[in-house]
Amino acid sequence: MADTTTAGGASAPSVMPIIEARGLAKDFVIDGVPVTALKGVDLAIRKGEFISFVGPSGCGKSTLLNMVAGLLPQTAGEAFFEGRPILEPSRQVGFMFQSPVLLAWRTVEENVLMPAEVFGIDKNTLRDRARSVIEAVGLGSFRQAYPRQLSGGMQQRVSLARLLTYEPKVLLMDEPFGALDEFTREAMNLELLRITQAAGITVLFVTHNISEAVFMSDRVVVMTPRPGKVSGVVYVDLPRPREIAQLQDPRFTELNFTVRKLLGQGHDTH
Ligand SMILES: Nc1ncnc2c1ncn2[C@@H]1O[C@H](COP(=O)(O)OP(=O)(O)OP(=O)(O)O)[C@@H](O)[C@H]1O
Repeated sequence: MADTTTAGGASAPSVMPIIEARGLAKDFVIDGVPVTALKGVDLAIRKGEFISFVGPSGCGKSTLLNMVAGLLPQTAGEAFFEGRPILEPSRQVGFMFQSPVLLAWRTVEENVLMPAEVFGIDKNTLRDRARSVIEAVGLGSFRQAYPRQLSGGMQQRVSLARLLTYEPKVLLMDEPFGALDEFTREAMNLELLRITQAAGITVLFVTHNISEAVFMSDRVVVMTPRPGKVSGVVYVDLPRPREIAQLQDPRFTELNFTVRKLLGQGHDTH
């Protein structure tokens, strides 16, 4: 079997990484007791890469994403976007949560245009782009619908359209389709790949699902139980564009097993 794993940090690419973490760490204080959520994470992610993070519950995946989003200050180390320290949220780094977070009293189009108000952009300059993105995520005929008239999967499409309208370079996705049924989730994943690969968007994707991580990614970062560290990185050498038929590829099964083994090793050591 080809060597697909590296221990420790995700190795540095030759060009400047779009996202980089150096010794990133986070301690919380819970009931007066310090808890180390994340410890010494090193990462270097290239533009256009699709990276998944898998690890046991509580290993700090969301914490890591929140720090990269500029939503949470780190305790030690540093995170960089295009070589500059990340100090606050930026329009270029979009964050997608597990639940859609839509305003019930606004239409799909108005929800998609809502961040314009926050960014101080004239909505009318974005309306055409918003409409074409809404079309691209398959909601062309629901532009004037309200969230309550949409299914969970459709609401997540609205969230995705809302992010894509502002042309982010990086998407941070924390189990974005975790609440959806398997069939819808698979369709959403394929659509996400199609859209982000075509636009060259870099994706950092948190999931609990090993085969989803392998199917989507260029690299799967496996984390140890808390305090979360990188226990290994699996390189996914399946050709792109990814297709459902690849789920039957023996190489796909092999890579799933490699990730599973790394996860198991993490458990053994703690
Ligand atoms: N705001 C917070 N205040 C205090 N502790 C926190 C906070 N956010 C996270 N933690 C703690 O940090 C650790 C990591 O949490 P985090 O949500 O990042 O893990 P996770 O890997 O995303 O978990 P899951 O897979 O269950 O979503 C946990 O022990 C959690 O209790």
